[in-house]
Amino acid sequence: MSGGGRRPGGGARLRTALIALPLVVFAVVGLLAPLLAPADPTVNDLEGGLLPPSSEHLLGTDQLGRDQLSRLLYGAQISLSVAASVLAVSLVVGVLAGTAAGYLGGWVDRLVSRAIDMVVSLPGMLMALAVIGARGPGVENLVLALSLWSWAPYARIARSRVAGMRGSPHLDALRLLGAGRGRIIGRHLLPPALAPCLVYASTDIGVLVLSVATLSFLGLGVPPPHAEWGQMLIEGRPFLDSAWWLAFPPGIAITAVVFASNLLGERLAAGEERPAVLRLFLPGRTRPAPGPARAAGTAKVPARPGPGASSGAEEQGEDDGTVLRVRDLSVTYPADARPRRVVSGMSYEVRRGEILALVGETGSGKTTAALAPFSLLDPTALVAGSAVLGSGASARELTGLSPAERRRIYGRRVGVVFQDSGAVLNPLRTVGALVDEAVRNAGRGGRRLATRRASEELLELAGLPKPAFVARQFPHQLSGGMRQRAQIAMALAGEPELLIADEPTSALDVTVQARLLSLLARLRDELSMSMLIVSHDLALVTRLADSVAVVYAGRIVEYGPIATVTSHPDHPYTRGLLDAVPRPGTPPGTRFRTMPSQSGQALVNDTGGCGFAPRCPLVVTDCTDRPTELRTLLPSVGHHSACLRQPSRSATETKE
Ligand SMILES: Nc1ncnc2c1ncn2[C@@H]1O[C@H](COP(=O)(O)OP(=O)(O)OP(=O)(O)O)[C@@H](O)[C@H]1O
Repeated sequence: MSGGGRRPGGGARLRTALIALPLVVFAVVGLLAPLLAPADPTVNDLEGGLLPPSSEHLLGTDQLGRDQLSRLLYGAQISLSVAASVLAVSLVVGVLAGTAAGYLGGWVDRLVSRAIDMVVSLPGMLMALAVIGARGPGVENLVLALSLWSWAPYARIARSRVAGMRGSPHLDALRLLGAGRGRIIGRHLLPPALAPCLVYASTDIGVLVLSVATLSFLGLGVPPPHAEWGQMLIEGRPFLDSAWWLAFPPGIAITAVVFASNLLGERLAAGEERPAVLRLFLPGRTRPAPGPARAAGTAKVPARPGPGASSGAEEQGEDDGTVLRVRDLSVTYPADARPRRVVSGMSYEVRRGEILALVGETGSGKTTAALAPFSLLDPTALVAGSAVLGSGASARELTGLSPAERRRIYGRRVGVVFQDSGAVLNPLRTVGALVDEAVRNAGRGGRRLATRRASEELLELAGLPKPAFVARQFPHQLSGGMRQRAQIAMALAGEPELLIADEPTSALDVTVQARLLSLLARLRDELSMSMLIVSHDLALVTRLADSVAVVYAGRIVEYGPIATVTSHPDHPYTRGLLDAVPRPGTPPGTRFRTMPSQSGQALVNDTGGCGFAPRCPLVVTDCTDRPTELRTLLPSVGHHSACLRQPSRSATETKE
């Protein structure tokens, strides 16, 4: 496990506390003003007017004989409570509007952004003057006038924070865990949006105290006889030479609060105390009773008819053991010149208890092919084809489902594990809170303790030692391997039939990789779970997968049982992948070969020829002229290849 996160040391905390001291002191004395003030700040005593500071009146009296210390204390109450009310309104309105705009996009975003632009382009004080001019002075109108312009910066900060997170893997993972919009916004977007807003608020409080004082100074704020610092300043101005104790104390109070707020804001913005601020917005609570753990079972992978082939059971709507059946999947991204087709006519299927690996070089389209059926691509992607989850009575076509229908399926029937666990796990929540949420999304949540017990069982199932301890850790406090296990625990919460793992081990070192592969194999065996693994490493998936689909430039070029494909590779691209990496049994001194030219990022070759032809050592004219389709090499095991040359023909039972 990696070391804990950086926490501010005692010295840094002390400096922050000292900086915030004037704010805290005035907030406390303002709250306690009725107890601390020696006199009523509004009661006149004309005989005792303009008395200098003495033991009876520590800050003297004003021209109406009112005790200045009492007025200063009540003034703190009024100034800070007006500023706090404006802050509260601005934070709530700004953060909600900004978060909704950032997450929902489209017309909501345009509307909120125009409103923000309009408000920030107008001078705030003029707007406040206009509102108070129309409605008259008073505390409520002051709060309204100041809130009308001070919400906009919060909305802008929240919007940009949330818009930056909208496409992040941890939101994709949550959607696949069945989390609804409300939960995603409330639990995962509001806290990170709120944190920078709070930092901004620490500076803003000084601005607001100054604005309240300015408006009162102009006679437009808190009306007399209330004691307010700006009001005290204007009343003391004519006596600056003769009675300094009238204007100086409120002036010093305003200056101290404004300085403290600015310095505190700078300090928080520099990140000195950020974790402490964020910790205010951590974990969550409750709901319905937990379900039983899935019964363990032993997986058996049935023989496959092959990609694109239709089983009789499928046609008759019977359960033929297929967990995911994808047919003729194509994905196109719009582009300026012409649309980019990145996946073309792919068909694959995953049987109960089977692990199918989609393997290919970077950019070949394997992730797109795995995530497209689950609507996890960029919203601009145009997806065609069919993807059916389950078979028989439980079969559901995934394309065209509404978000609500998708949530019902994804939280429970499909789990997902992404490569970058650092990006997937919300850094603001403990591992336990994240798994709790997955348990609740899966409909297995109960009272808080019961949910946490279910989460700890899942963490243990995912091979994490001391699950209760791990549950209290934040993602950054775990090693990469432990984070992947935590992701797996979350994915298992819904006892899914199918686990999708996108490069689950690529960011890990080899020993951790090996342990995770054993974990996945154990889960497949114990839970009869099917898996769709995306990887660029054919040698690695050989240790885990039952079947493999080799993907090149958006098409499957070879498909079949992993043992057959790796022992008798047919397609020159598969051979190239195997020749490029060491495999068990490779004799010492063997030279590994690399494939010439660029990786398989080429777009789908729409002319119908083989996309690998420009790099292929066996290329003939037909390869670029004739359409390449998967042909069956070994029907008994379902070995298919798209190579026209079929170099392994002599070694296999060939059938076209
Ligand atoms: N939002 C997008 N807009 C346009 N093209 C995209 C988009 N997302 C992916 N692509 C393109 O689709 C192709 C396939 O990408 P994909 O991520 O599926 O590849 P991959 O084989 O999984 O690679 P990697 O292992 O690097 O993730 C790539 O050429 C990529 O540039």
